[in-house]
Amino acid sequence: MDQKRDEPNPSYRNGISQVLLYGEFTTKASRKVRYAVSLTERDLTVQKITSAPAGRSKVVFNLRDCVGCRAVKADDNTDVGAYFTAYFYPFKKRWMSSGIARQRTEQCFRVASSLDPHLNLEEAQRWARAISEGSAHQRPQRNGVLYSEVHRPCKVLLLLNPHSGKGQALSLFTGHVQRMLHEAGIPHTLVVTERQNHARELVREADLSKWDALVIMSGDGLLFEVVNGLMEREDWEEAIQTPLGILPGGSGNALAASIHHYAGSQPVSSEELLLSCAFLLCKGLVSRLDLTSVCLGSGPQQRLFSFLSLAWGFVADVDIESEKYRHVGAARFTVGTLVRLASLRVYQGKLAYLPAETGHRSPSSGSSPTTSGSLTEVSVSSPQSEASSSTPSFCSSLVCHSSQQSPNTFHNYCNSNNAFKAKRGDVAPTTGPSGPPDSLLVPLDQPVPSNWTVVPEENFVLVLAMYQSHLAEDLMAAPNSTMEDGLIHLLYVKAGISRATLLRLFLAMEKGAHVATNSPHLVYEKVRALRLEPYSAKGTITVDGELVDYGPVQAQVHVGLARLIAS
Ligand SMILES: Nc1ncnc2c1ncn2[C@@H]1O[C@H](COP(=O)(O)OP(=O)(O)OP(=O)(O)O)[C@@H](O)[C@H]1O
Repeated sequence: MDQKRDEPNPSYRNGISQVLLYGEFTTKASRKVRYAVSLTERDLTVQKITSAPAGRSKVVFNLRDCVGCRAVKADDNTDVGAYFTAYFYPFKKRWMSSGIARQRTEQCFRVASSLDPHLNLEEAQRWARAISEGSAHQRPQRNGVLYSEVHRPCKVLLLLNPHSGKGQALSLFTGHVQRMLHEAGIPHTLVVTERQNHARELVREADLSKWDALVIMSGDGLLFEVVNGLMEREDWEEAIQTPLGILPGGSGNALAASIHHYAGSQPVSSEELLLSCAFLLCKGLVSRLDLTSVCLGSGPQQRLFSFLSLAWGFVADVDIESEKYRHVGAARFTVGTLVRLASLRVYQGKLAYLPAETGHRSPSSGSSPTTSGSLTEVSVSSPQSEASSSTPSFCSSLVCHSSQQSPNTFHNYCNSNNAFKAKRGDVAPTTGPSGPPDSLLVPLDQPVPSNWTVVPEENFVLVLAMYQSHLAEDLMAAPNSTMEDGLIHLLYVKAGISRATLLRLFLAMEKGAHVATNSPHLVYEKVRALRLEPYSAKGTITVDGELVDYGPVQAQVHVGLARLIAS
């Protein structure tokens, strides 16, 4: 069941947290110094026991920052003691630079109150269980967001693209993520993708009942494959509810940067962003995620599902052209932007959209509130019945901490033929109609409905539709966007803008301040659906950063259709 947050916590009396466990322990490093350790629903407090008042410093660890706690018996058979270790990832000031980021710290205590090693291990396990359960209840959450939780113990299928970003995803995984998953007691199976569309085929055929979450470690392109693979299944309605997770291993990492931003955290990049997303993954809170269906006019049944963006013009060109600067990582977009600025182009076409204030939210998610205003849905013949509003909800939490399992790595997990043989970035068409009907769209060969706005300009520098906040780690194109706002944040820049002003817009976008620059060339609209008809025969359109067939395109947002592990 989805749970609303902010329920009263019975363990607080008059705002004071009750002590659940208290003990005095030594550490692994020294058996001479003793610590008083107390656990409440909210914190683990550690205080050195000493006669000198100056030495009695108290350190409080918030269980919200804890991913788990493990108990073990001593390695040394002559030691009757047992140990419990709690793993925290609090925000700390960076060394040698400003700002804060999550940093790992562990607290390990030796339990030796008995001469019987079994009793000591039992006591250590009691502490480990209590700390783990406490940390599972203390999660970073945002007001007004509907959550459910990943099944515990959860089985994660982790798909990793070894070529994403600078080609270091596997070493980033083993260096930063694997240990945290072990600390959180999350067993996982790692599949290293072998080629484009490997992940798409795999999730299209997989027995999803074996997995509680599908996590990708790559850029946004691999998640795009997974989303579309799920939507191509006959049981798409159930399949797309599998909680998805993202660990940034690419160069853009837009969705990862967005979920980090939604968590209210200060901007970070690279390994710090990875640590932040891995932390959110371990916490296992599942939110709804809007998907936008994108219909391409270039052929029948060309329908894709997108979680991030649709771009035409400057942004799409930079995305594809900057592929050759991949070796510089996230900086490839900066280099690409400067190169394209030098040869700034005008793109001609027709743009139309359904403004959000006139359209009600599409019915994909039955429990989502509708916005004010009214709109008669455009009825179109649909190959599939309306998406059910009684989609099964996730089970509520069963907090349990599983033991470590080493990940099984399957390089040949799916050996099906590469049906698409697409070059990097080309998106294979869907195999057939699936997904909810696009009730706001009419066929591309018909004029847009009368309640749509047709943009009078036909000369553009860029058109960018965003459904998450970030376009890249350091580009906050739609700062007001949330995971399930049922909105497409449409930005377009009209021709006539100078290079210097366009550069200023992109620099301001780093902090999401581009709209506030009030440039007369930049237009920002919240919409529910849009249509774009380029006049040129050749060009670049990207969906979630992936190249799609060029030509007329239209799109409609479906509220909360997917599930994402975030905060
Ligand atoms: N093993 C593989 N070999 C080649 N291509 C792959 C493989 N696995 C996935 N792909 C494809 O590589 C493309 C790029 O993947 P992805 O977007 O995840 O990484 P990226 O481009 O480095 O990241 P970003 O989009 O953040 O720049 C996608 O089209 C994906 O389908």
